Amino acid sequence: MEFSWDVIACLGLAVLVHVLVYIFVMQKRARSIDGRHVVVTGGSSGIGVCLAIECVTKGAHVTIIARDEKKLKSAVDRMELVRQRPDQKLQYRSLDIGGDYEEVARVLAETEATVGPIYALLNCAGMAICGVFEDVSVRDVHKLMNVNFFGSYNCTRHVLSRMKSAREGIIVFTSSQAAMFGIYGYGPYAASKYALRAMAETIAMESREHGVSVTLALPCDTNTPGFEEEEKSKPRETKIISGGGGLLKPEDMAKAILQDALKGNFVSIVGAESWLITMLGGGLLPWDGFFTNLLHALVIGPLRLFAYGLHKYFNSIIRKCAKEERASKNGSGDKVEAK
Ligand SMILES: NC(=O)C1=CN([C@@H]2O[C@H](COP(=O)(O)OP(=O)(O)OC[C@H]3O[C@@H](n4cnc5c(N)ncnc54)[C@H](OP(=O)(O)O)[C@@H]3O)[C@@H](O)[C@H]2O)C=CC1
Ligand SMILES: CCCCCCCCCCCCCCCC(=O)[C@@H](N)CO
Repeated sequence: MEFSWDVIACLGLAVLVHVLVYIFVMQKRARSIDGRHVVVTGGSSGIGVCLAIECVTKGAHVTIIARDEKKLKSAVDRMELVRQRPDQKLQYRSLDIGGDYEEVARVLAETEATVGPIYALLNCAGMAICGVFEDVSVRDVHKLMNVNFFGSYNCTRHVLSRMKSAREGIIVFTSSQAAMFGIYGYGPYAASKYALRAMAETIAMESREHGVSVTLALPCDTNTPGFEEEEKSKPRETKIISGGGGLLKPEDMAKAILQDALKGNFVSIVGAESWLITMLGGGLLPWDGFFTNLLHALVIGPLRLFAYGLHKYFNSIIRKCAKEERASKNGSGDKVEAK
């Protein structure tokens, strides 16, 4: 058979036209939250407060939930600055979402009585405690699971059945890039974020038929008060590996999360590094868009080879840190060369 550049050019052109049509015409329409009740857990700080502010600018009635009243009050003050209408209800509730389910349900029901049924639940409250497996206390592991997993579970448990019977609703789970592959120093934290990913995938499959969409946010390191706090106890290995994913601004991550949630996209990520890690780690994620999936199919083979190199690189970081640790214990303090 003769090799024909014409055929290749035609095929190339056809693919290009399809991609352009997809980008400009077939984009999903974002739903409106104007006048709807949106609840943002963890809405007093970091990504959560940015999410709350975004929702206010879109005309929603916004309830933020966290524990510390002082932080909640100042977050509502920031939300007031972007208020769109005098009748928009902006309020906070102080609540430990990882505590007793009955209490969480009671507070959410009470906000619904005053503001209206919850149209969107943005689960953003969470925390990180880092350290190699045996260095994280049993108590801290329970704390991580309570806030990160049970917190989102409790709130979702309260809203989901009503959303399903209303045949509308939006639920966001804030997981992490650390739920895409195991990373040194993130053990129990990652377990809590993998749990969220598992729950989000399941609920998405169960709820689509009932008009409820689920979005799984997978941020990499994001510059927030929570991030500053976790940096204090983070092993050096974790800092270096995690740092390879870049550092996002909370405003950018929040904008992306809300946009994906309103469009009903399952995955919400920002940045090329996160895209790469999610491609590799999320083989069976219900990723939206035929062309995203086609692209995934085309690049996954070569990427797997890249991942092999990536793990070699991660291991070299860990080896180097261990060597330096040993050297400083030996009292020399100097960096040792490999023998
Ligand atoms: N920043 C990052 O690098 C990344 C963050 N994430 C995730 O994104 C989410 C937001 O993170 P970030 O903005 O950095 O976090 P911040 O620490 O800045 O904010 C966390 C928020 O959650 C609230 N919160 C914590 N525990 C509870 C609780 N038990 N009940 C109710 N509210 C609670 C906090 O308020 P209060 O303490 O007063 O209760 C605060 O409002 C988290 O789930 C985090 O795990 C994921 C990947 C990377
Ligand atoms: C050329 C491409 C190179 C790609 C390198 C990829 C490096 C791995 C990125 C892993 C990022 C994990 C972030 C977890 C953040 C998180 O959850 C914590 N901040 C806790 O809050």
